[in-house]
Amino acid sequence: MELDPADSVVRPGADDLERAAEAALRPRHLDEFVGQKVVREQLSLVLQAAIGRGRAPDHVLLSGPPGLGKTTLAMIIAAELGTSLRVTSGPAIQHAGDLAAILSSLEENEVLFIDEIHRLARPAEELLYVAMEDFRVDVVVGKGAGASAIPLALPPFTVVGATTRAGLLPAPLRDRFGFTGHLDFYADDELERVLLRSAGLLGVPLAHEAAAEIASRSRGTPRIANRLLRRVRDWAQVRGDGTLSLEAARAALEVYEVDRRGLDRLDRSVLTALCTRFGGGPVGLTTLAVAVGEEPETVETVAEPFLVREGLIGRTPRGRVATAEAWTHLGLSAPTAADTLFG
Ligand SMILES: Nc1ncnc2c1ncn2[C@@H]1O[C@H](COP(=O)(O)OP(=O)(O)OP(=O)(O)O)[C@@H](O)[C@H]1O
Ligand SMILES: [Mg+2]
Repeated sequence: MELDPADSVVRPGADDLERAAEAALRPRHLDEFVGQKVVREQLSLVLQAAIGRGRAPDHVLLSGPPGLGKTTLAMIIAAELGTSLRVTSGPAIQHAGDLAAILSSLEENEVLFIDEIHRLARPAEELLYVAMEDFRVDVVVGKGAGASAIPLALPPFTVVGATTRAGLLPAPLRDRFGFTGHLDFYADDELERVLLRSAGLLGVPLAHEAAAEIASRSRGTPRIANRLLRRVRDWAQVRGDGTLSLEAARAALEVYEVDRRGLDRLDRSVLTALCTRFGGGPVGLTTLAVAVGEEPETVETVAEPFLVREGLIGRTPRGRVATAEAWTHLGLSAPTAADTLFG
């Protein structure tokens, strides 16, 4: 069977269909938002202070890997402020004029959510600096030598920017955010709470042990947890009695080839090749990719980040190496000379 890495149930990204399914599970208020204690407390202060002053709060930047709740928090911010949310994204804005049109139609105290803000084109970015700082947009009328810029004052509003790559944001843009919240991977007990809450909303009975089992395979990511929950629900409905028991969770996740640490087939085949065909490495990325029949880019961007994060693979100047944990995870024993290989 062909391995389509993008199709795996444990990838952090989501397509439009999935985003639609997710909408129902989004927490609407800050106190329903599980985990991220630090960001939650900081944000809550920013929002309460702004509400107290009757003013739009500072611009907020949310950064962190996919599926950790950036969009959810943006919606929560608007809801907490009792204002509406306007949504756009870096890639959706082709020309500075597109952004000017959005900005000039904003109402007082509205929240403008710009997803993937690191992908804004330079001219739009420059327009945004001015809008964020001076609440003004320069509308260009006419063309060529006869063109002139007419300054248009904007009502106070709040930009909430989201990015998976905070490092790619130019400093002048970053500096215009009064508050930056960095979202981090969730602990298993937090994901358990996400799952129990979601199960409640979906109206399915989820056993605590099943929630714990799903959580431990969800890679610290609520999106993945919710997705696995839906797959377990399918299994329970079709092959079980509808209850999401520990057995149902295990059986369903076996069907989807998600192992007890959240590795999928591609992850395991990379790890297995590294250990069994290359004695644990070091081996170059290209060689490793050929061994699993994938493009080097797929191995590097799809499988490797999680394997490295989990401490199963190390990256060295001479190539990829399997850690002791990798051998243990695969149920293999490391070769006796392995210590020298790791050096
Ligand atoms: N703290 C949380 N509590 C409960 N559910 C959460 C939490 N964070 C995220 N979720 C759920 O996970 C799903 C994905 O969250 P969201 O869309 O906000 O992620 P994101 O960071 O915007 O991802 P992307 O970078 O792909 O846009 C949503 O269904 C949301 O309900
Ligand atoms: Mg998002």
